[in-house]
Amino acid sequence: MLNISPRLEPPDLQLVHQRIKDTIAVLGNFKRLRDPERKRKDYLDLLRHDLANYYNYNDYLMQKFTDLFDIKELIEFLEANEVERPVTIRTNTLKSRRRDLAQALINRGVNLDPIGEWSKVGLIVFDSPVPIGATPEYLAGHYMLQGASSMLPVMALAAQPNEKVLDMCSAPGGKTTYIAALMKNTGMIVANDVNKERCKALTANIHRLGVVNTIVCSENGRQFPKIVGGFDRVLLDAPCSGTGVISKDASVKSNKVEKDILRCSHIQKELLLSAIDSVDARSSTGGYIVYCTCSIMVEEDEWVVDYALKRRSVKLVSTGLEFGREGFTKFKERRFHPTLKLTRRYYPHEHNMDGFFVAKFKKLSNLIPAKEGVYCRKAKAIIFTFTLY
Ligand SMILES: C[S@@+](CC[C@H](N)C(=O)[O-])C[C@H]1O[C@@H](n2cnc3c(N)ncnc32)[C@H](O)[C@@H]1O
Repeated sequence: MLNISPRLEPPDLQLVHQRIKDTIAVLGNFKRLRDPERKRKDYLDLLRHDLANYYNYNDYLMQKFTDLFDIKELIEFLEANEVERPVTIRTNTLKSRRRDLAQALINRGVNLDPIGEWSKVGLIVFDSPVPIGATPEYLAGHYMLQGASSMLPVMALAAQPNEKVLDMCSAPGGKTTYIAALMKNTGMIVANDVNKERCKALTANIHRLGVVNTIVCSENGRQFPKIVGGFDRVLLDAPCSGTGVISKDASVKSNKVEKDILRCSHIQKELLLSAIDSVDARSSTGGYIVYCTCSIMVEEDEWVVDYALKRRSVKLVSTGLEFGREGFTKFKERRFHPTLKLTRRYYPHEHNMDGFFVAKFKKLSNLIPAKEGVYCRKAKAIIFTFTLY
């Protein structure tokens, strides 16, 4: 039986709630319970409309989620979006060890546990008598407040000590500071974000966490290869519609429409080509690009990755992540490259973390294919001319 939480609701919503349950019951036993005058599509349309009403989504978004999930999973997803995700923190291994940090917080009365087998640095906070963003350990940079899903792309990037890494859309720096910790503060990270205001928070986090291998700059990521290139690895945590983080920002439910998703998709495609062009395919240790979003829309995920596969000399490789659902290789009328199954999708109702998408590319050549099989030019790159902060 599907579990739809009852809400404190005006009478018409009570009615909608009851009708949702009735419609689901009919769809579950269509032959016996249907009104002979009505088709399956009529019931599905009514259900979609009622769900949009009940959970406050616009019709466009509810249709998109209906395309992604069957009814049972759709309700689970909508319900998960009504509940906050657990508070999680990442130990900053530049300053502390998880065991020591956990003990220090336990001494302050914080109730916590390791986040899961998959992470050596994450902790999940069940409750705390002190504000977790203002403890002496926090202020001393021993940890970062960081959503579980936002640790995954950094693990997939797997930057090595002494490499040259670009974090193209980096503010406020949750991922940059994790990359720095994995690189043990060696090599060089260029942490870029087009938004200068957000760069202030990025710089503050870099200082608080004791990161010393990072240069902050504020450029449009689309122009990046013209400014500097030759990176061993690039992380592109792209701006997106936020359909994976509705529990944090409920405004997404009503204000994202088709043009917003397509606008995001367009920018993401441009940024991804730019991220690929910033990497040196001949890097002896790397040559990798990780693309991620906190959106679960196919247009912002598989579609963008498939676009890049057709336009650059790259292939998808395993993210190395232990869990997550395979990306789509086909979706409605769209067909994607079969290797899209190497990408990973994360959902709030399945993984109890923000909705997320992660793809990892290996760059095969610095030449840019003009058309299929014809290579034309190298990505222009080179001189450091950007503004430092
Ligand atoms: C998902 S957030 C990044 C979060 C960050 N990676 C972290 O883990 O803390 C996306 C960022 O992309 C930035 N952005 C948007 N368009 C950009 C562009 N054209 N070039 C560079 N950054 C851009 C936004 O300012 C925003 O900070």
